[in-house]
Amino acid sequence: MSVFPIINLRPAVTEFLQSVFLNTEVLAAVGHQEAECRFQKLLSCLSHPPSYTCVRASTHLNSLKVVVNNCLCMPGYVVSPESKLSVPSHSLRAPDEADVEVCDLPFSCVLRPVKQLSSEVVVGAQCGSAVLRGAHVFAPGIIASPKYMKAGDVVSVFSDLEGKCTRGATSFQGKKAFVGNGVAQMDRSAIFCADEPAKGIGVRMVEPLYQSPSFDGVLPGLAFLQNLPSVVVGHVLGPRPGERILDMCAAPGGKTCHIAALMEDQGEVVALERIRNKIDRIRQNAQMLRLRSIKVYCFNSTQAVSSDPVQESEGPPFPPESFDRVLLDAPCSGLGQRPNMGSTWSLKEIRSYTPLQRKLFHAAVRLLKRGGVLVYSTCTVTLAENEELVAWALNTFPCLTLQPQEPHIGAEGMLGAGLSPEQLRLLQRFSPELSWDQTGTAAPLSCRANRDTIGFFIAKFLKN
Ligand SMILES: C[S@@+](CC[C@H](N)C(=O)[O-])C[C@H]1O[C@@H](n2cnc3c(N)ncnc32)[C@H](O)[C@@H]1O
Repeated sequence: MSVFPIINLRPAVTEFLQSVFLNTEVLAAVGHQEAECRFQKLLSCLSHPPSYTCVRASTHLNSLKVVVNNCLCMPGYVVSPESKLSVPSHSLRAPDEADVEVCDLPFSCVLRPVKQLSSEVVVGAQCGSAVLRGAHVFAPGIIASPKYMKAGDVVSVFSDLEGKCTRGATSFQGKKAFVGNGVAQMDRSAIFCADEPAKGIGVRMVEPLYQSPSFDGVLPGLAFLQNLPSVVVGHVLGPRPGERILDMCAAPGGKTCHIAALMEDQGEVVALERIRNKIDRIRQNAQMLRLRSIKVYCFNSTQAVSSDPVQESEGPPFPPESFDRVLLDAPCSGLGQRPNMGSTWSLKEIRSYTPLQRKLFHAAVRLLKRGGVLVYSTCTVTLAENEELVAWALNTFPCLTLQPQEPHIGAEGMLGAGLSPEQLRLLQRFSPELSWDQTGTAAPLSCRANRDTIGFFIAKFLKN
């Protein structure tokens, strides 16, 4: 059900995305009306959160049964019998095929009726999207509040969709979306008139419009909050115990930890991340999940290939052909992320990722051993960062061939990059717009949870 207006993007970005979704190959295949309909659905579904919350069971520490039972007993969350039933069908197999390795418990993100109040706090679109994912409002996200707001006041929170509200305003009549009610934790003066910028929770959400289960700090060591396509990436990479794996863009380390867990913590997972203050998060996650095979380095992965082909060192740069498998979960324009009520990014910023992705890809291919597997993934929906990158890679590196993916629960690749039907079938694109607004569908919950995801893309290559 649509509650919010479509995602608010700059006109040039909307036009660009429209040209992607209505490209000549798509038009020839499905016609103008269907292509336009899919594009409009994309814009709608991006501003809404997925209806299901996915957690990955930490089966290297506990049996799946223990994890599932603990999850189902989480206080405050009622998991319907239907969800319980969906666990086996929603599961993926371990490399040895003996047991279920990971399960996704589709905790629903429930839309509920919440009455709007006369006291309004306005927050930025990014902050509004975080509230829809279960966060409180942090003080820096507040743009406007009632003139006499005091700590303890009950207020309605609105997201400023176009970034037009003036900081410090006492009211706002522009385009805004209601995201729920909360209790102010500080006076207005502490937010806008203090010497130091305000920190901490500004509004504690008590009645969010979407109630989503919070797994932050809950069930550590048992369940790891990770969206479904990201869980699929680890399995598609298919790491085995004893291998040496490179995760080129690792923070916050969700996929790094999954890879190490799939390897039963035997072997080596090298995690590189360019931004220093994100490194601790990878280490914390590895520690929480008791994974010792992960080695974390702050490093620019475009420079991760050593110019000295024989020099062996523990950390980067590495000699060519150092790794059995490489994951390139690339920095991207992030246009598949949900919920996203609005973005002020320019078209130039959106387009700036492709050159970086190609540079990283060059390094990935060089660092991979012959016979090794390279998985490329993004959380965006553009052709340039997905199917066109694949077409470029196949032209640039004749040693690479596309491989089938297991599991393959998303759609195939999108038309428009000149790839053949066989090549498109080997790609995996999670396209929530294809099933958006199919309310009242009779499909089992596990199928709906598989489709109602963020927008995501996965390609798997073998280096011959
Ligand atoms: C999509 S996120 C990775 C998410 C991560 N794989 C996970 O599952 O938790 C991309 C990451 O790549 C990092 N990054 C961007 N450019 C990089 C580079 N040149 N070298 C290494 N890391 C880079 C970003 O800082 C960001 O943390």
